[in-house]
Amino acid sequence: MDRLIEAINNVQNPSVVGLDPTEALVPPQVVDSFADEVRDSVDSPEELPAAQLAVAYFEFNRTIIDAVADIVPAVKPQIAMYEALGPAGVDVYTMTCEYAAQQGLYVLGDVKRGDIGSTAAAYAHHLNGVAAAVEDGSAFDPWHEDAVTVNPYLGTDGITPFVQAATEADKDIFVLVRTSNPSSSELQMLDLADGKKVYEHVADLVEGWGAETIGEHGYSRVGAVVGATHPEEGRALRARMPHTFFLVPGYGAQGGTAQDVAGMFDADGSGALVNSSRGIIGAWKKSGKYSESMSADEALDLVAESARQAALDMRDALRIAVYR
Ligand SMILES: O=c1ccn([C@@H]2O[C@H](COP(=O)(O)O)[C@@H](O)[C@H]2O)c(=O)[nH]1
Repeated sequence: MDRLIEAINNVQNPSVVGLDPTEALVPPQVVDSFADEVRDSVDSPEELPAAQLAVAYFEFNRTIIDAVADIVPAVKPQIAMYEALGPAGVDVYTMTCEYAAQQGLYVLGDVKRGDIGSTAAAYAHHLNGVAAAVEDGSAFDPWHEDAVTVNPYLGTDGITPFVQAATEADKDIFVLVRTSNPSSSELQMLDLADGKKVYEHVADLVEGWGAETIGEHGYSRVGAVVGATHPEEGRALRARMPHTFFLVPGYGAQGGTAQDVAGMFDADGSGALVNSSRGIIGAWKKSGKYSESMSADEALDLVAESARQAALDMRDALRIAVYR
């Protein structure tokens, strides 16, 4: 986590922009502008809509990355949005990660993997790449992620391969502990026989999984996902997990505020990274400046201007609440 913490410190901004494009979040004239270019590149007409959306997503993402790269430390592409388009979408996911990394951003792949040990080891190649037959022995890294999210439901053998791969590649993982969604309590708030809640037990496991990997800033490679929509539990988890860095989704579109997440930071104003996806990439829709008559370039300019303003507003709100 040292690289992430230093990136946050450099811009004095503990927030991450979620790159979760959907058809509804990309201005239609941007999608339309790729029709001719894509028509010539597909093998069959059925591939056209997904291929066209995929190139539009990349242009949209690049616009947002360029607009925020100097004010945020990280981006979090959500792989589901890209997988929805098939192989063309997955290509755009990796291209987005690579482009963001080239701009100096920490790239957190929200892939939420988890499986039995042998399969987890295959998923963990998101982090340590594919062994390449090159003389220096370095791995080919097709994903360009600095960290991935992981589901802990399968227990220790589903997590260990990710910790090993992260250690090997100097990368990180974030394990789901207390998720932001409305139904999360159905499982996570259940009482265990020893008096703990399920999510508290997972929290204790996460501290243990990271114990051998604590960096210079006192946090391990094994982070936790803690929803902004659970301020009380987030505050308690901060005390319970002193060596675990938090990824905090749920800000903005899901209702979480800067005040809600303040207790998830440590006494030095570190220890957490707050995500907003729709609140930033969809800010152009709420700007009141959009018109269907805009050209694709004008619409992308509005996307950039609105995303930057939303990211600045989030940064400033977090600075007031956290760095007091
Ligand atoms: O508990 C969780 C875990 C992950 N997420 C992901 O974060 C973003 C949130 O998007 P918004 O548009 O800012 O609501 C999305 O990719 C989720 O899959 C989460 O929300 N909660």
